[in-house]
Order: sequence, then C-alpha cells, then structure tokens
Amino acid sequence: MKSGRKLAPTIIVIFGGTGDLTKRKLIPAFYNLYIDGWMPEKFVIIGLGRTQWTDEDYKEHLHEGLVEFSRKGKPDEAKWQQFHASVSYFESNINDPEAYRGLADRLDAFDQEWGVRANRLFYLSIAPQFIEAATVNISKYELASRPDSDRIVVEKPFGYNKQTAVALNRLLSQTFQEEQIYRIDHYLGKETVQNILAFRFANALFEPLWNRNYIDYIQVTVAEQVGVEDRGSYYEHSGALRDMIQNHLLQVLCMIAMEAPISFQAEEIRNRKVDVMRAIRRLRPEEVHKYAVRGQYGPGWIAGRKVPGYREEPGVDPRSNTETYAAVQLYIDNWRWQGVPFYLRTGKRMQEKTSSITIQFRPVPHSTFSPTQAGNIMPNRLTINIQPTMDIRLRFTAKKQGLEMSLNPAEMVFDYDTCSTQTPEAYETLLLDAMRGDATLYMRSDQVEEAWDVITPIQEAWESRDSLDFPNYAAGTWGPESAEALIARQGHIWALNLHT
Ligand SMILES: NC(=O)C1=CN([C@@H]2O[C@H](COP(=O)(O)OP(=O)(O)OC[C@H]3O[C@@H](n4cnc5c(N)ncnc54)[C@H](OP(=O)(O)O)[C@@H]3O)[C@@H](O)[C@H]2O)C=CC1
Ligand SMILES: O=C1O[C@H](COP(=O)(O)O)[C@@H](O)[C@H](O)[C@H]1O
Repeated sequence: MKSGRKLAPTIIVIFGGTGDLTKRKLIPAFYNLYIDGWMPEKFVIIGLGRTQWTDEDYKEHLHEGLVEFSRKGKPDEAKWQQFHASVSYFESNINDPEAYRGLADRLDAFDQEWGVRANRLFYLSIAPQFIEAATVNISKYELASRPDSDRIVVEKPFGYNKQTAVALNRLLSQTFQEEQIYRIDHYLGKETVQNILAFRFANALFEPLWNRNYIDYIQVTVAEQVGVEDRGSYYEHSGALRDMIQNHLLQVLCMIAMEAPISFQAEEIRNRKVDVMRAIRRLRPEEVHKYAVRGQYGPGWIAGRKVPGYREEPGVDPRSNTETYAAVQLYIDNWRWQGVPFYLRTGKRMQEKTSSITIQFRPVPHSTFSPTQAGNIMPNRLTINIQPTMDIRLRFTAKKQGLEMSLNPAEMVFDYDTCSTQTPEAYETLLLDAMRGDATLYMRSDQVEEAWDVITPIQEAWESRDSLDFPNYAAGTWGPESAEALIARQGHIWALNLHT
C-alpha cells in the first residue's frame, strides 16, 4: 500500500506455474500491473511445473488465461509480446532436490546479466503437502538468503486447523524470517475492503458512533451463486467454515472492529487486528449449537437454470456432510464492542452473489414524531457493499416533500463506479505489495493462529456430530431456515434477504 513506482529488479518464481490459480489470477495480475506501469523495470517470471511444455507452450497457455480471465480482456498483441519476453517455464518436480540446483543457476544468471542481486519473490501456488519440499530446498540451496529482499507468498489453505497452522508457521520459520513471509488472503486486497480503513480512519465523522453505544449489531455476508465447481475434492476437506469464515470473513470483521492504529505501518495495523481476534469470545462446546449453524445446498434454480445439489457435484461424496453454508454469531469482549452481536455468514449457491457489511445503528432514544408522521421510520444503517456492487450507503430519515411533516427513509450513496477508472483486482494490489515488501495486507502468523482458535470449537462440535439432515437449503435461496432463527432470537433479520 506504499506509493511510488520504482521497484528493484525482481525475479518471480511461481511454484504451481501450470496450475489454475496462476492462469486465472496471477498472470493476469502481473500482466495488468505491467501494462499500467507498475512492474519493476527489470523483472522475470519463472513458472514451475511437471507438465512437459516448452516456453512457447507455456506462454500460449498463459495467453489463453489472459483472454479468459483478465479484467482488461484480450491483451494487446504488442504489449503481450513485450511482457512474455520476461516469462519462462521451468519443468521440474517440487520433490526433486536437483531441480533447485537448476533453479539456483537460473536465478544467478539473471543476477549476473543485470549486474545486481535481484529481489526474489517465491509464490507457492501449490497444494499444502508440497510446501515442505519447496521450503526445505529453497533453504538448502540458499535461494532466499536475503531477508530484506527475498520473500515467499503462501496461498490458502493455511493449515487445516490450529495445530496444522502452527506446524506450518514453524516450518516456514525454519527457512524464512517472519518479515519474508506473505500469507495471502485475497479479500484484503479488494479495493472495497481496503477502503474500510480509509473510511474509518480518514474521517472523524463516524468514529464517535463506532461502538456499542450506537451500534446495535453488525452483519457480514459473503454469498456466492456458484457452487463448488470443479473443486469438490478440495472442498470436501474444507467446508464453508474453513474455506471462508476462518480467513476472509474474520479478516473483514477485524477491519471493522479494530481500534485506530497510530500509523499505517504493517506491524501496527496487524497488531490492532490481532487484538480483535484475541478479544473474540471463544465458544464453549455446549454453546456451539446456539451460536453457529451450517447448511448444505440441494438441487435448485439459479438465474433460471436448474443446478445440482452439492452431493451430486464432481469429486463430492454422495453422502457428504460437508457444509456449504455457515453462519456464526460472535462477540468481541472489549470496551468498544461489549454486547454487540457480529453475525457472519457465507454460502455457495445462494440467491444472489453479494458480499456486504451492514452496520445497524440503534433507533433514536425517543420518537419526537407521532406514529402517523413517523410512518416507516427506520434506524440508521451503513451498508458497505464489497462486490459485485461496490458502494457505501448511509440510510437516514428525511422529511417527505410536502406541506405535512411526514418522514421517509432516504440514502446517501458513495458509488465507486462514478469516480474510479477500472478497479484493480485484489491480486494486483497484493502482488504489487509483495514486490514492494509491504505486508500490511497480508496475514501474520499470530493472526492466522488466532483465527483458527476462534473457529476451533465450532469445527470440533460439527465434526463430532455427523448425522445431519443435509441438504437443508435449496440452491438459489438464502440458506437454511436455522440461519434466520439464529439471529431472530435477538430480534434481528439478515439485512440482504429482504432488502430492508
Ligand atoms: N484456483 C483458485 O482459484 C485458488 C487456488 N488457491 C490455492 O492455490 C494453490 C494452487 O491451486 P490451483 O492452481 O487451483 O491448483 P492446480 O491443481 O490447478 O495446480 C497445482 C499446481 O501444482 C503443480 N504441482 C503439483 N505437484 C507437483 C510436483 N510434484 N512438482 C511440481 N509441481 C507440482 C502442478 O503442476 P504440474 O501439474 O504441471 O506438475 C500445478 O501447477 C492451492 O493451495 C489452492 O488452495 C487459493 C485460492 C483460489
Ligand atoms: O478463497 C475463496 O474465495 C472464493 C470467493 O472469492 P471471491 O473473490 O470470488 O469472493 C470462494 O469461491 C472459494 O471457495 C474460496 O476458496
């Protein structure tokens, strides 16, 4: 998040260079950074994989990805030619130590050609079981020996539970110093999520209200219309709680709930966020059923199209009990948030694709207006729409035009579309930050471990009960009825379901 374009020469090594993430997200992000002038003057991208490809095959594969997935669409041919001159393929097996010797030679050759020891960015776009081989060999061949300029980006899932996350942190720390480790959570790179910090800490207006005295409850919804797609075998070992709540939704919660940082330094921001994580009340096993609900989609209709249930998806056990929906009610035990419920929910195959934060303010303490005048007066509400709609809306009450005093809800809207050119993709922001050595939007080891700690009681309670009445919501709906009941107990409703 620092500004300034001059970046040191950089070598980017992508483990998993032939994989889906590289094609769908990483290369489009690097390419868009390149055409927008953000890449270092001297850079190379080396993709690693076992697939038997020449450089030309590899580039053709990446080009297909750009056409399909880049936010800017089909690349300009001349620009693509310039960009791909810096891209090469290195056929290798992660588990083969000899491959790292070859890689070391390649890296050294660039240093010699450029006359400078380039920064090195190792991107682990690989399944978790390969991380150990990659890091051990990076260490053995001293590929990342300069803590101030060599970095590693680690993709999700970061562990399977707290124990495995701790073990992974320990493994990484044997090769890298914490400042070199960039644990990615792509939600933190989203423009609208970053703007939570600007909105809260660059304006004096909301801060005095941002607490238990004025806020009734907070909701974070990440609803997807897509199902599990072709990731059934991954998702079967994950589920919505691990896949989304443990990382993206808890990170968003931290942005909303954190105290004001004294500076915009990475460590300061991360300290304030981890404070929130530590203050989240841990559920006792016997409370889990009261504060957390899960669901799994059955067949249904999305946008006029019939779609199968989760159990019919490829790679999924036909008797699977994996949750595709999770909703939790959390409390933050500190002065600011005591007693304010934070409702987090996420699901696949929901009625709409929408990620949104609702800050519901308390009603006025006394109604000055008669019931006839007040009409449908509603308490103030701030809605931060993350995607696909990107805006911030403040609902307030105004007088209806006319000769009588009669009230109506009104809205003030900040709409990104009216003031931005094209919004960068999360991966563009995050990759640029990693090249700059700015870890503000990446997760620190303690944050990840605390996040696992928050969900551990839920995980354990859910794993100990396997006879479920799944599927319990139809694709194309807002999830199981139990999620409505969860918050109805406090007299609340999910803001988006009724568009209230
Ligand atoms: N795809 C996505 O949208 C997202 C992915 N992620 C995470 O990113 C990581 C990668 O995911 P994704 O790209 O989808 O996975 P893919 O299965 O598409 O790709 C896996 C990559 O790993 C490589 N690989 C596997 N085994 C070896 C080996 N022994 N030696 C060398 N390379 C090997 C494959 O190369 P080859 O076959 O050529 O050997 C391939 O490039 C995962 O951790 C995933 O959870 C996170 C968020 C979203
Ligand atoms: O990390 C993940 O995120 C996606 C949703 O990301 P978005 O940017 O499209 O909101 C989710 O589909 C996937 O299951 C999960 O692994």
